[in-house]
Amino acid sequence: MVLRGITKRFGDKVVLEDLNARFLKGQTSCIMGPSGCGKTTLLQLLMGFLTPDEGTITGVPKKKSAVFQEDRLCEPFTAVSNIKMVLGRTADTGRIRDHLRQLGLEEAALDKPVRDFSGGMKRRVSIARAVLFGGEVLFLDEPFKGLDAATREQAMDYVKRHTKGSTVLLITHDQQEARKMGGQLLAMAQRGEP
Ligand SMILES: Nc1ncnc2c1ncn2[C@@H]1O[C@H](COP(=O)(O)OP(=O)(O)OP(=O)(O)O)[C@@H](O)[C@H]1O
Repeated sequence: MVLRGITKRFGDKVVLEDLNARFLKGQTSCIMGPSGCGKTTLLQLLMGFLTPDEGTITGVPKKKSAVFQEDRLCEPFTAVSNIKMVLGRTADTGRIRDHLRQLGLEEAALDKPVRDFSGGMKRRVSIARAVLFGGEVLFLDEPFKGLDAATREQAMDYVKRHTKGSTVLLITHDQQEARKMGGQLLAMAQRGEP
């Protein structure tokens, strides 16, 4: 995926200016930078939810998976049902349950509505949903935020294990997380900073 000369404004506010970047196919790229520098905006441009004011974006695969900053789950539905909403009704229930267990969710929780889940449990359902959807590219916007240290390790291992050979873009504020996920690093600065 290649971005050339990307400028994005919201009204008078210029968020990205003449940004050039290349994300290598089949590799993980970590995007870091201060709050408000435009990381989520960059992901939304790549996902096609926003259009640039100037510049071009090429090479974005059609089939995309994403973990957004919000979980975007249907609260009255179970974890398994939430994932089936994306994969289709005929998706392999056993495989979905297995993935949720790999993320440390208890068997007994899987058939409860996600409104009864903790924030960390919801996070893991949205991570499993994105991984199971199996996009050619996986966009992850601070997916491990709010997880305790052990669960975070488990979730990072899970993502690494299931995305070998896929293109992954991860936004994170955590250096350790970026080191563990590996790949290339895109360090973004606030506009006006070097
Ligand atoms: N739809 C929008 N309309 C107006 N301004 C917006 C919109 N989306 C983002 N912005 C502004 O653009 C700037 C960049 O936002 P963005 O969410 O991309 O930053 P970020 O680097 O992802 O921040 P964080 O690390 O806090 O998530 C912010 O000042 C934000 O207020």
